[in-house]
Amino acid sequence: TRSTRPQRMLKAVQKKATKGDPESVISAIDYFCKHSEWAMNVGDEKGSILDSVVTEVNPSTVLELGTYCGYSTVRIARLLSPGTKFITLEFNPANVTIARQIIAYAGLQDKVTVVEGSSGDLIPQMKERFGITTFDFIFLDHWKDRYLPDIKLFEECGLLRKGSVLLADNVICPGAPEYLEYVRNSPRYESRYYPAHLEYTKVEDGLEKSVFLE
Ligand SMILES: O=C(NCCNC(=O)c1cc(-c2ccc(F)cc2)cc(O)c1O)c1cc(O)ncn1
Ligand SMILES: [Mg+2]
Repeated sequence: TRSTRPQRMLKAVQKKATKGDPESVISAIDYFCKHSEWAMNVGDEKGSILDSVVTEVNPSTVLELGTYCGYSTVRIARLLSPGTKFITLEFNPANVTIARQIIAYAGLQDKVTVVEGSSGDLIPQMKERFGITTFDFIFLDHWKDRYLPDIKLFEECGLLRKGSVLLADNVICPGAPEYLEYVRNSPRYESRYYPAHLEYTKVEDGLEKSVFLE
């Protein structure tokens, strides 16, 4: 049967990238998406903004929602200090399999734990299952209609501390209007919009960075 796009992406990484070299894995995926098949990775333009926020925060605990094929997982993991706890959640088991192979090809398998399941089920388990008290940095890139319920879940589960940074992809395209309204109007967050474009296109999109205040 016909291969899937994530499988073809993995093949492109194995063909073009250098094992153990995260930069070459990132470049191979961007090349694949620009010249072969579009895919919903955060991409190079928004990826550079992600890099700068991760570097600025220099987090000790990181959570990513929506691993997909592991592109942003590799972008984040390559910047983390040794000993950082990094967890990424993915709903789709086929994507988990591909992401683990792409992350391992980059040599970053010891820096991140890929967990299969839905964010709504897994977020309340973070403390007991992974020994997390609070997250310093959270990257939201999963189902856009889960952004708002999940940020409320973070608050309810006591997973945010003063200064926790949340960075949300796709707040314009496909869009997360209820999430934007919430973080921009809540007195508990300081929010800033980073304009960019939908990965590998000229369509308007951007990232919203929100800092938890108490
Ligand atoms: O995480 C799950 N899906 C990917 C979420 N991400 C996206 O949907 C996404 C979509 C787009 C996008 C933009 C324009 C367009 F025309 C088509 C797609 C871009 C992005 O940058 C994304 O991040 C998921 C799956 C599932 O079955 N159950 C639970 N979660
Ligand atoms: Mg995205």
